[in-house]
Amino acid sequence: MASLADVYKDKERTNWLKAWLAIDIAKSGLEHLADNEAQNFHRLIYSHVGSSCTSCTTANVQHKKPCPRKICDQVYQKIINEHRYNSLSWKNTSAQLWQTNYWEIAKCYFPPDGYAATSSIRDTDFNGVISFMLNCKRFDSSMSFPITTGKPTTRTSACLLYKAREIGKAVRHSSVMKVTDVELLDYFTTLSNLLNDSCYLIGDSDAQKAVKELEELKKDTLLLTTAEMICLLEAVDATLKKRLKDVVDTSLNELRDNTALCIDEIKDYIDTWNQSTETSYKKSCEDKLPKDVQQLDEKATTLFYKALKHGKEQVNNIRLMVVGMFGVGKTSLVNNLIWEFRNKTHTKQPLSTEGIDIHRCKLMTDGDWCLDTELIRVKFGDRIEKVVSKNTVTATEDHETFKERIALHKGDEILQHGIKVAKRKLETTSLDESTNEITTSLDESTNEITVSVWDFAGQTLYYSTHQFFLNERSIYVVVMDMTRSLKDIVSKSDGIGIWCGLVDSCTYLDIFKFWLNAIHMNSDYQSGERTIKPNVILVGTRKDKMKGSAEEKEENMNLYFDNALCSFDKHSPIFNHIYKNRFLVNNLCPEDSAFAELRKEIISLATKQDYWDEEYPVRWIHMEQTLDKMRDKKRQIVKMKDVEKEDLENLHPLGIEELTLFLELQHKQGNIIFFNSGALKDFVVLAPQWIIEAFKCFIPHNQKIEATVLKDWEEYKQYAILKPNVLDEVMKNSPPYIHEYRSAVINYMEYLNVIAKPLTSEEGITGIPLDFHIVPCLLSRAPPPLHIFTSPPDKPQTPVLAFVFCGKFLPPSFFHRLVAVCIRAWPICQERGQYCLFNGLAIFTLNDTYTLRIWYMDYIIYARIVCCSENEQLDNFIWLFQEVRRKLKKSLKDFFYQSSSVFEECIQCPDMKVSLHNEGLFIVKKFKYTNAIACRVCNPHAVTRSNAMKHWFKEKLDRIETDDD
Ligand SMILES: Nc1nc2c(ncn2[C@@H]2O[C@H](COP(=O)(O)OP(=O)(O)OP(=O)(O)O)[C@@H](O)[C@H]2O)c(=O)[nH]1
Repeated sequence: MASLADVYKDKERTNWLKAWLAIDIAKSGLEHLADNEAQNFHRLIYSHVGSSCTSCTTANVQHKKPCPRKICDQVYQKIINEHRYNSLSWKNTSAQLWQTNYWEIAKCYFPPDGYAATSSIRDTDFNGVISFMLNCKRFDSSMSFPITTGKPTTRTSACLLYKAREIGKAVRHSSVMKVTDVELLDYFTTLSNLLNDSCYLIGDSDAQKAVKELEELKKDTLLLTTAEMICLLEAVDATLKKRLKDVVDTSLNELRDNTALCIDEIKDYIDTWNQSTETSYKKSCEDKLPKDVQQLDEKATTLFYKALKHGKEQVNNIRLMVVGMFGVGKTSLVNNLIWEFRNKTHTKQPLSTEGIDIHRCKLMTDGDWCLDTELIRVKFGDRIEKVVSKNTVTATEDHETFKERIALHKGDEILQHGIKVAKRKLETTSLDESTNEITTSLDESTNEITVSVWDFAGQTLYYSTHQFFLNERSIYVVVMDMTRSLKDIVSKSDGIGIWCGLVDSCTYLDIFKFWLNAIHMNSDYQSGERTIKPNVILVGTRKDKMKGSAEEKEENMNLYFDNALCSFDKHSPIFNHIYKNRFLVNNLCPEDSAFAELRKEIISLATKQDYWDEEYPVRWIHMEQTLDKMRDKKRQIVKMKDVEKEDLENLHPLGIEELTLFLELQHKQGNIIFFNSGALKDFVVLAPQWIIEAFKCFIPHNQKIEATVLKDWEEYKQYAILKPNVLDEVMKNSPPYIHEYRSAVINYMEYLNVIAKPLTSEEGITGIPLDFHIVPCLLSRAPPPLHIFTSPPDKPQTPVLAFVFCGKFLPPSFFHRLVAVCIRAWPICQERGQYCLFNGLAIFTLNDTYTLRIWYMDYIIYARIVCCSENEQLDNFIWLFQEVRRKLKKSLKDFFYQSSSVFEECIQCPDMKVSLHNEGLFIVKKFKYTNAIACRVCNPHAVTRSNAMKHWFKEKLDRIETDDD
């Protein structure tokens, strides 16, 4: 709210501003009467002339050109008949609009010109309105005094309408822009008297509201909203601008500057106010602002806050990830946790899990979990009911519109249920007998906690896709079979080669470490900014097969896990993830109390996580429900267009921007897969299994292959070359929900770097994508003696660049994905007509003489650039080395959804003749503080900063040396 007194310092100027406002107020008081009369007059005219004509122009009518339908001349005559002085304002009106807009007829009574563009009373100024009333005789019966524009004489006083028009003129055309106190008082009196006229206006609510406002303005108690103030000042400013065009007047100039300044100040004030309320609102939400949202850009967070303002709610969904080796008993454990599966009221596939099975569960009051599908009605009904009861939905809407929109959703059972419950609650203070049924069902789910149980397939074949779904918003149950020794080798039949890369034997301990490392790596705790809260529960199965008493079994289970954990480094951050309580179960005994205890611990652990109680916009409930409904119809992937259509069906559509944000957050939280880029933004993957299914199609198993394709199929199995006819075969053998989305499948696989099209390398056409793909995770050919590739003798070559992964953990899929990135970036090197792509090593052609070699072992990815021409000077291509390094580093970073780095960049001793795995590696960062570091592997010598960095890190080296100077 703002006061007029704040605008100008000069009292008479303030009076002038007040007079200006008084005129506006008076106009608003006359609007109802004038507008009504204009409508009545129009109706009357057309009730006499009958039909209509929109073809005659004002000029035609004015020059008495006969109307072809004999309409307009009659209307014209009627207008003239009602004019007090017969001097109509033809310039302002358009005869063609007379029939459709009554205000066009009213405009005939306005001043001679200046009103052609106005089309209603709202955009007509005081002078226009008052002239209409003065000139049109139809107002005679609305006023208690004779209407005359005559000046007052000794015998007659001036008519109030005339006096009011004179005030308007005096104020708007004042050359000094000042009004004395006496004049102002007189203005108030005249305008109030007019608005209080006993004939009609005294009983008109608009007129009386204006009288009240004039009184407040007079007493200086009228407060304007900032919007009103701006409106007033802008009108003043526009008038001043117009006036300044005609006369150069310094005092006017000054006044205009002052007005403009004042407008700016008010706008600034509004901005600051808005910002401060926004900031304080943001502050009030910040505590509960989901971390995923905090990481978004300014625009997205603002959108999120806006959505929150329409109502928010705490979302407490536990993602429970059950992981472990094939056949350890994960599915059996999940079955024992969920009521329906335990009690066999729901058929569950007894087969080995393929990909991931996800079960959405609801927490019952007794602590048990039951499938959410049966309670979905209650779940959403309850949540919407809460919102409707709190009135947050209706707050921003007019009640009638809200009702209409609800009616549109008659078929929405869940919404109608929620509204019905809400209505009853609103209508009755205490719930009577008839609501028992509802309250009972609501009671069952009073707790808002939901659990999504993810049962991961244990077969290593799937491991390279599982990583997409691991995130820190999960509680993990890592399951180990207590009858298998940690040292036992995992059987090859599990497709172990695919994940092991260069490692040819894999133990149960390796699998255990793989999962814990993967959990840690995908938890964004690497940067060490936040403390890790335990989120992993260790569970041992086959208790019944263990020897000894119950205590001994328990003791052995603890020993087993202690041994497994001891294989990590002493200071490994992995330990912080592990929950102190472990569980030993016999899955064949569903009534074992261990399952209830495990459920309890899972909930308790989840409630301690940072993401617990985070708040989300309530209007996202419906969208969440929409996705669930689509899932329930067994739809695994949907077109974005369909999601948008469904959104529009919702009571509170999110709109495309908010919908995209909603989907991006759902993706971050692992509930769906949605990439807001390229062709992929046209799809939403509702069931993560779909991606795994799509991936699985590319893994050769016992498919039946057409004889015509057999040769290429063999080439695919041996060299991972996926020709179009093999791709057709892969698609043909896939289920309908995969091959019907063929192009989406290919797009996703390319985006996730599972497949990549190689580039041409022939002279003149280098760098054009070929028409087939390579599937790096299928590369099984062992490289011939590794050192020949990594350290070719007598060739100019860069030192070896190494990306050493933290926690000594690198899933092989990372290397495969990096190979895919390189395949897209540079042509693959060929030797005797064969691609130089092996299991764990790949060579690319950078230009005529340089090749890039990348390979990996354990947790280190290596890269080296080699020149085939012996006399070449490496120095000429330093820029190329920088470019390659940046590309490799960026790609590896992009494989994680987290901000912090999970690897360290190192340089291997440049003097090392043959590159040795994990030997002579120097962390590049260390050269920032020292000029040389001793190499303890080669003959004792020092590796200088310059030698270590001049190839791969030239830019960094230059910066450090400049700083040193
Ligand atoms: N004796 C005994 N058998 C068990 C136990 N847990 C699981 N099994 C059996 O082990 C076999 C495999 O169990 P699943 O639950 O399918 O194993 P999984 O880990 O889900 O297997 P994948 O889904 O293929 O990774 C089944 O025949 C189970 O009955 C247990 O605690 N004791």
